[in-house]
Amino acid sequence: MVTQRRGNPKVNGASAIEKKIKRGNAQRQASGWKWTAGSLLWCAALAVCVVALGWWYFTLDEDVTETLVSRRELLQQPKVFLVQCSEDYENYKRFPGCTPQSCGRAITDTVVTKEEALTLRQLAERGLSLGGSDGGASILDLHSGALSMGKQFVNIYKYSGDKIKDVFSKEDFELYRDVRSRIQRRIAETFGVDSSHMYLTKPTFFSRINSTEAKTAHDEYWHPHIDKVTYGSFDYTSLLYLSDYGSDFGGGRFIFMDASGNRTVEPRAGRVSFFSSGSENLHRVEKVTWGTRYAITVSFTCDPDHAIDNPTLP
Ligand SMILES: O=C(O)CCC(=O)C(=O)O
Ligand SMILES: [Fe+2]
Repeated sequence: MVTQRRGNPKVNGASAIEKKIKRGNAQRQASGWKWTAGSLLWCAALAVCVVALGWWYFTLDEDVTETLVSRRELLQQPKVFLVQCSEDYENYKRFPGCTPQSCGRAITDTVVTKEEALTLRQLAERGLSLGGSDGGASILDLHSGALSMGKQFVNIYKYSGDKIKDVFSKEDFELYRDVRSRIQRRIAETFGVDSSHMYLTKPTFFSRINSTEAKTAHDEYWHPHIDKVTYGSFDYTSLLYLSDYGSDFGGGRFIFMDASGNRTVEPRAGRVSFFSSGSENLHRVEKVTWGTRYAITVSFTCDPDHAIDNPTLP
């Protein structure tokens, strides 16, 4: 009697069905791996998209609509943007050949070299190291000698006495004067005025800004303002940057706040940005988020009564 075997019939030691099952399992496993590799790729792509979207959203600055000049760009030619003059100048005595008839803003990288800017930065570092505000913004005014100290100002020339000669040299002051007259000539050329009818006016100062929390109103450099309203005598404002946005500091971009949107200048050592000082050039500085930003504000007036001399070593 042939006994009916239970289980799978074996062919040469392994049943055909077992072989099929094994083959099926192997195929399923292989396609499982394929599926897993495919989905991993999709997941990775999705993750990259989510991260990129997050980064874009995180860096999206609603305030900035246009970058007039970025830090990476080295301008071979000045960039000039003319805007209509405001009526601010009507409230002041007019000085033919100087009072702005043509208004706007311009940025140039060819008036001051990077080396000169770095020499001026060292001068600022030495001077400011003698004092410094408790908050994030310190100034040094070579004309009046005003130096931020804690929550107020001291006169660096009185405060340091004879030691001032170890801090500043005759050459430092010569460089400052030379740079100031080059900037003055470039402003005159750009706005079609007579350089000899423009005068240096106060305040003209070095600034050092970091991300330390403000302690007094003097530290609050970020408020929107109009130089002619804030300082009165200003007709043309120039800013010479002594450090680089993005590598020396973060934040701290200069923003023209136009009715049609904000326009930004990214500081770069040696870059000069200048503009007519009326309300056609409402502006502010972004808060510095890290690092240290050095700049010089060099201001000009058309009114000889508000003229100041070049600074000299006492
Ligand atoms: O440092 C800057 O970029 C601007 C400073 C400024 O607005 C000013 O000194 O009036
Ligand atoms: Fe200003």
